[in-house]
Amino acid sequence: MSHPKTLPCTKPPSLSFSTSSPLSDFCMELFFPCLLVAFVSFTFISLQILFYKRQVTSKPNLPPGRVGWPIIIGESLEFLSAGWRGYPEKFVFDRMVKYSPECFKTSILGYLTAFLCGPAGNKFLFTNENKLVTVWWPEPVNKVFPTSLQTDSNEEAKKMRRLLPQFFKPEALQTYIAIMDTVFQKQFGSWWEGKDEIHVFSLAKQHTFFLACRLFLSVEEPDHVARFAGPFHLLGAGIVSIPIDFPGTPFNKAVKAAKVIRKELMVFIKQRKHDLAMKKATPTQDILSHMLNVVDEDGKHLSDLDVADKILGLLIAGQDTLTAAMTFIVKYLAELPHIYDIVHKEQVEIGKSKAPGELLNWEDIQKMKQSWNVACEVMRLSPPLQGAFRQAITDFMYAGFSIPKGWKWSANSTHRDPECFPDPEKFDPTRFEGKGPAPYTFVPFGGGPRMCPGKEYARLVLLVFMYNAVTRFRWEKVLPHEQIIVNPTPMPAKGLPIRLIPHAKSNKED
Ligand code: HEM
Repeated sequence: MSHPKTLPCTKPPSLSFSTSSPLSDFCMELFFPCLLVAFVSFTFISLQILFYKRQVTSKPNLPPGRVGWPIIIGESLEFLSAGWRGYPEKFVFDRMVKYSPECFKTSILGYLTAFLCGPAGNKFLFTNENKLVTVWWPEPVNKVFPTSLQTDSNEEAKKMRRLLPQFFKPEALQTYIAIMDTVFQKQFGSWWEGKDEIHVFSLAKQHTFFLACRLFLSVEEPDHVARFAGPFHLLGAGIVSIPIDFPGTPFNKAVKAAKVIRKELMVFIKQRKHDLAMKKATPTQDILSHMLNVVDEDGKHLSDLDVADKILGLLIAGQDTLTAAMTFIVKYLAELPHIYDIVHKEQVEIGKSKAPGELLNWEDIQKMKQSWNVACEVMRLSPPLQGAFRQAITDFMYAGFSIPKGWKWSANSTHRDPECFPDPEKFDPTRFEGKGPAPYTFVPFGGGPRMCPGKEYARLVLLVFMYNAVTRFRWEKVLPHEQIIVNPTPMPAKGLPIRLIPHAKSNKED
């Protein structure tokens, strides 16, 4: 707005004796914005009070705990900062001690939330799927996947879940092992070998993404993969951001990136359909072919857009989780040489049983028991996800407390609980020997009917990765005290630089 004093003076001189001073002009200019701010603040506070009364004080017998103020922020800062400091479980444990070991209430990330703790809490939630609770995804997830808007992300996930076993069934997964081995051999050859130092986190991202492009889409050309990688990175960063759709925000970039990838995928899908019709591609060669071939319960094929979104969903779900698991396996093996030796011994034995050039197969994977125990112990101490979201679909009672419909839940409170895992800070893969941990205590992949459908795929990727890493190298951390940040997946603050110590050539054989 132009200030009157800057305009040419068209008024009679007498008006210059007006009673308004520059100060009062200034005050008048500020008056309306202030009034607006006051009005918005008043409305916001009133709505908060109303909401608080309706959701919190009017409900009897809620679990103990604090919802913070304003509720929309609640205890989000405490929750997030525990993760930024590398101890996300501290938020839960402090409140379990202060309020109740079974259940407490809070408000995080804009939602009233009840944490149901311990194995009993996990059991309750995992066994009451679609009865009392249902899977729930934060708002950005719904917005980034437009086909999800036709129903909602939950419906889409259910549809996906009905189809997934066909892509991840054992016969299909078994054929992926040799491909995984081939891909890792190439990657280790060019990304690890000949280097003194590498940054594990960024390489793990690339290992995971290149492998997924190969197994989901049969895309191998580095240039081609790179066309997806840029927008995919933006998508990953924005899907867990605050959903403000304004140019330049991470969320806005994610929505745009999803469109770019979807467009690229649609070109692929068209080409693949053509290749399948011309018998230039096979119906089982990768997940894309499987998806194009599959029919739903009404005998209908998935639409092209659905296929594109489902591939995108799988790429997203597997990317940061596998990257974190891979990175932390390398981290713990660097820190614990005696654990490294166990894995190395097991993998070298498997290597020795192979003919020169023979790729890994299903039988080899079955022999990698100790390595998998190590990977599990890594995921116990540094779970790639801190929990799984659920929403109450009806009011219900838990441990004598009432949980209102609509409240959210998310937690993983058992992994470092001494009652579930004695001496919980100790890295001890033998916990997974024999019968392993008690039910509902070890839950890195969630549980119940919505347990991660990519679990078996993830197991294969991690084991083939471990084989290729330890049979080639030993390593040490460049930064012995590197900080860990959990946001929302765990990552080393400086990307985990390590010094590589290649084994003598003969070491792979003996
Ligand atoms: C170490 C790697 C992984 C970990 C720790 C992990 C963990 C999880 C967790 C905790 C959930 C939520 C489960 C629940 O709600 O109870 C989940 C869901 C899911 N994961 Fe994974 N995941 C991993 C890798 C993968 C991979 C590689 C894929 C795909 C190839 C995948 C696909 C999915 C999908 C589609 C869902 C949603 C399922 C639904 O809502 O029904 N995950 N994962």
